[in-house]
Amino acid sequence: MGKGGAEPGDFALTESGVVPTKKPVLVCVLDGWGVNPITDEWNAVHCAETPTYDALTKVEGRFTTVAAHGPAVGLPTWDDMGNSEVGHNALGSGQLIAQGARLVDGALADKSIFTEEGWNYIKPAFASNTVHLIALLSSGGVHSRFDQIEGIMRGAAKDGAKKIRMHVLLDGRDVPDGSSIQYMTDLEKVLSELRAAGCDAQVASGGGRMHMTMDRYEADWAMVKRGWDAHALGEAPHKFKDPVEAVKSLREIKPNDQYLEAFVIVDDSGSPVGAINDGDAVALLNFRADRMVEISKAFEYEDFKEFDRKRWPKTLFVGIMQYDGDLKLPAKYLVPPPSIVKTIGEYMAKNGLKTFACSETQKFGHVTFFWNGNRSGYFDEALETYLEIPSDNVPFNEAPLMKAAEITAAGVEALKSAKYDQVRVNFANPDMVGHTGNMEATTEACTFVDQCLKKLLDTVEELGGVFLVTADHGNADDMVQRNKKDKKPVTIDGVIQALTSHTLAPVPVMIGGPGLPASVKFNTAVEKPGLSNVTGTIMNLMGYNSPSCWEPSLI
Ligand SMILES: O=C(O)[C@H](O)COP(=O)(O)O
Ligand SMILES: [Mn+2]
Ligand SMILES: [Mn+2]
Repeated sequence: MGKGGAEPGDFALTESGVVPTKKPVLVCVLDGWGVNPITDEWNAVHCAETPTYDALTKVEGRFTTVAAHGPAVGLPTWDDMGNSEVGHNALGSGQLIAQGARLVDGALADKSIFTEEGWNYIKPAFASNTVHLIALLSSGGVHSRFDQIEGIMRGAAKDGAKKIRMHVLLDGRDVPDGSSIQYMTDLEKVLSELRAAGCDAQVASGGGRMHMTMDRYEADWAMVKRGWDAHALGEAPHKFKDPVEAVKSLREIKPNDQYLEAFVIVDDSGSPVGAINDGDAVALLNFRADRMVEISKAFEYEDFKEFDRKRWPKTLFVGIMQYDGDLKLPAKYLVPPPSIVKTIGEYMAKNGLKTFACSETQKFGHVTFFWNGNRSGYFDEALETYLEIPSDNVPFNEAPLMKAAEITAAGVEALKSAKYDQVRVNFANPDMVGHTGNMEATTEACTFVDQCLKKLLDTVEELGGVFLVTADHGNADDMVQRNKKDKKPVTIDGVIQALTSHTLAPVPVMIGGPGLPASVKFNTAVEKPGLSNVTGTIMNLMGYNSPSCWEPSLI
């Protein structure tokens, strides 16, 4: 890989003379829409009615697929599925960037994590205060990884931490539902080893990742409050003495890891074992940014109005990464985040080109924050219009159309306004509904997104514009867990096991529109294309040569 963030410097763009400038360019991301080689009754993209998409895939020389997982998006191995953060970072930057998962792996391998500034900052709490570690308990590799969490727990104990408290979010979204029991059992095993070695290490609080703590883009601050109450205050509706017992019992109330209710672990006298106090160290161990920003603000900001914290302990607070480069949040971190510079958003702003970006809350930051290299601000507010359509806070299998109609209407209006050089939208449905594991609802989601796509493409047609349609990773394209050998669905007691996670499938890239000269086709010579090859393609569609610091364009 080797390529980090590009050298900052000259942002000059030159016109290519092949595709005209100054015409509307639509960039549409179908979130979680993979091109899966398995096209059976569990592929919701395949089962949906998608006449618009189908027609695009048949246009000679203007349909291709690119890799959206593993090293193609800066992740450690080809077994790592892609995700929205790394996918949109790649789409927005055109570069192969070693991502959080990889950077933490490196810092653990050479042990530099235990000698750098962030670790030294929390170390004073080790001897006589408590070290609190908050993490998604998962090996999904999207937000966190169990082996990294374990490495940091062991590193703290080795460095003299007397008391460690784990505050864990149960997954069932990036890993199979029901796996929370095994993860908690595995965690308990490590903790009991640490206890045997003299460190008072215990689970203190927990609950489902979609129930508490891990909200994103301010969709539902009440989620973060539930996390705060359990992790920081030691207050939760459920109290247990044993964490494995906690997960088992809570699954009886709601058999869905993602939505398990909040619990705290209490001692024999009924007091929580891990409320957070002044002088304690607190480290967030999720490397991915979007779902860590809000809880970071709750710990870090003295002036905080989103909910009543009741008590704000003065802690030594760090993230495993810095999550927001504009806000510099958190101020202290264990591993330096990837440096993502020279994004297409910055190029456009420096050249006076105007952007309209829109999605609903759940994906709003994907086409802004992630797209711009994990920056919550603007490059030039006068040139960038960002529109967020509020998402409903409902289980998306019950409302699979989500806000796709509203996003479409906003996209159509932006295109027709003739104010923008690029109109960028993200449809959340295939991904968000795909994560529920509900095949029927996900199929409906894909069918509806196809209808929305048609409206956008009709507008591009009417205006003589150009379009590029792609996706950030797979999800809806496989809704069932499969046996490795024969790829048949996994069944337990005769019940087919749903797949709630992303897939390893490549994603489509489709270009067209009346503004695109007939000669423009995909260049089949580009080797092993991935999502970062799409950025230069977009720049070409806008009429400019692609900057040399980006991966080659696909055309
Ligand atoms: O955070 C989530 O919802 C999932 O872990 C990953 O989904 P996303 O990468 O599509 O947001
Ligand atoms: Mn996504
Ligand atoms: Mn997803």
